[in-house]
Amino acid sequence: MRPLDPRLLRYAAGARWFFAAGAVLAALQTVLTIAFAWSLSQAIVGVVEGRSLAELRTEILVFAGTTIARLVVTWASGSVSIRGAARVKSELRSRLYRAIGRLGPAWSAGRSSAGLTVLGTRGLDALDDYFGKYLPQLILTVIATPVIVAVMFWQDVLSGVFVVVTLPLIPVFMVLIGWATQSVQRQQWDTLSELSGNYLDVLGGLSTLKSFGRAERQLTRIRVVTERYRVATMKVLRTTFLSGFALELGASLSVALVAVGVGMRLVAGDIGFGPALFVLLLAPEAFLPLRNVGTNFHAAAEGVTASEDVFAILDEAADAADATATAVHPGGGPSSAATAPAGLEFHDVGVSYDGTTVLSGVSARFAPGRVGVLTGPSGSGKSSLISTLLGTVAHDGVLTLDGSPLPSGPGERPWLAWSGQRPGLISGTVADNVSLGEASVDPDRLTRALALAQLDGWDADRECGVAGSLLSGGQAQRVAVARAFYRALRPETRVLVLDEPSSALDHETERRLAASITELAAGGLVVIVASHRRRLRDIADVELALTPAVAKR
Ligand SMILES: Nc1ncnc2c1ncn2[C@@H]1O[C@H](COP(=O)(O)OP(=O)(O)OP(=O)(O)O)[C@@H](O)[C@H]1O
Repeated sequence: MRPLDPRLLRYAAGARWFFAAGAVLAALQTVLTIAFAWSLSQAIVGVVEGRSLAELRTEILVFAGTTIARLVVTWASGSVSIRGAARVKSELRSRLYRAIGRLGPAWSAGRSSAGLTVLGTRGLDALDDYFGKYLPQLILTVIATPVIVAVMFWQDVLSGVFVVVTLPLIPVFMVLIGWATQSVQRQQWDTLSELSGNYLDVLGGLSTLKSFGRAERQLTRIRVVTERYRVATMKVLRTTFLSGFALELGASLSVALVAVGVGMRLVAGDIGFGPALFVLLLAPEAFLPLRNVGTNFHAAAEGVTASEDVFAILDEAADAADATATAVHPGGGPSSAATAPAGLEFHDVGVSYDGTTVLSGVSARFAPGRVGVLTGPSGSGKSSLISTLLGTVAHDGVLTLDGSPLPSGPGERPWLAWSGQRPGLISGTVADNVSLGEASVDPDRLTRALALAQLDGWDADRECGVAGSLLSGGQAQRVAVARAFYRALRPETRVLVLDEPSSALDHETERRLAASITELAAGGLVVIVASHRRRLRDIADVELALTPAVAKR
């Protein structure tokens, strides 16, 4: 773990504010520490020399003032840390979620959703200790330690030399401890991610496991990973305690060496009582911030490990955005926008998954106001062709809308409305599901979309349950289709794509849905429906038949 990852400053503006405020407070703290040690040593020397309280008024006032000011600065520093952590966490969290959105469903399909959830929640929460305990001490080390050591040199060169010689022992200990910690901390974090992934899998498949009488077996799997997590956590704790002990011992011995040296020279009369006491009071303060950096290193490590994973995702999203920006050439493409016929065109489109080609050389045009139907046996690539429109798969060839090339990566597609083979419902009402992604519900559009999806008369406040668990298969499918219709009814939508919209419907409902699709197309939309069903093929103005691996018009 690096003491400070520069990406933190790049990705979280809150961190810059935190460092600026932390540096001011650390400078104040340094001045107050020196003033405190000076006033205390002068007051004690004065008492020993038999001066009256009235004569020592300045020293006592400075001592009282610095004590109160140190309390205030400590409070302010705590407050800055908490606010800094909250700001940075919130910034990183929103950047993380935006990056996941930008990377798109194809990217997240290859990741454990539980792992991503733990990263965005508990992982980033662990940054509290990084900001609350570790970074303030790191800033203080950079600012206070050199100043205090310089003051010690000025007061007593030999004590200064002692500190300069022994101080590097602490960073050496820390580097050694850092090496030992890095792998155990990573192991603990990886096991936690695996545990959450396993747990989610088991919960998701619990009803299936129960019906096959296999639920109990999963207990063993969870137990094994939990045990691995316990062992990894105990390893981290052992390293934490041992390294804390080593650092305390190193720092205490170093201060003791300074004290013994000063004491012997005081007895021999080589140093005055005043400077000796001042140097003795300052010595622990020179070591303290560095020692605290070491002991808080472990508390901070989990947050830092998690933030490294967050930065990796943010970097990946930035690279993907660059790639998309270079891949899109507005106005270029196979046919220029001025001369191109209106509509959606696929030019020599191909899709491969891990080197296996599932589509190649697909060229077709879908005109506005017409219904295009994609047909072909299961696995022939209908959904894959639709995914090229959604930007969720990499593809060869070019897609154009009214002659302008469409972006191929993830990103916003205001011109597109889509419903997939799986309803993908969220926990909430019918209105929440249908208007998903929009800040407010347009009641007229909602009523029209529900009617077109054969849900007329439905209460928009009806609860759908988790993943549509309170609805029948056909009802959930119609809510998902209503979502696409709701979006298709916006003026900016140009293309409506429905992947198997009627697979769970009875014949009569399917017939009425087919009429709705024709009605929407008549409004000027490009409509593409992937379906095996005869009733939907019957409404096709154009049919694109795909065959496995090789596609043809
Ligand atoms: N993410 C993926 N990774 C690897 N292979 C995939 C992926 N998605 C689809 N495939 C493969 O691509 C081929 C085409 O799948 P696709 O889902 O596009 O077919 P389809 O025509 O829509 O099928 P269906 O009618 O059953 O929905 C299949 O052989 C499938 O196994």
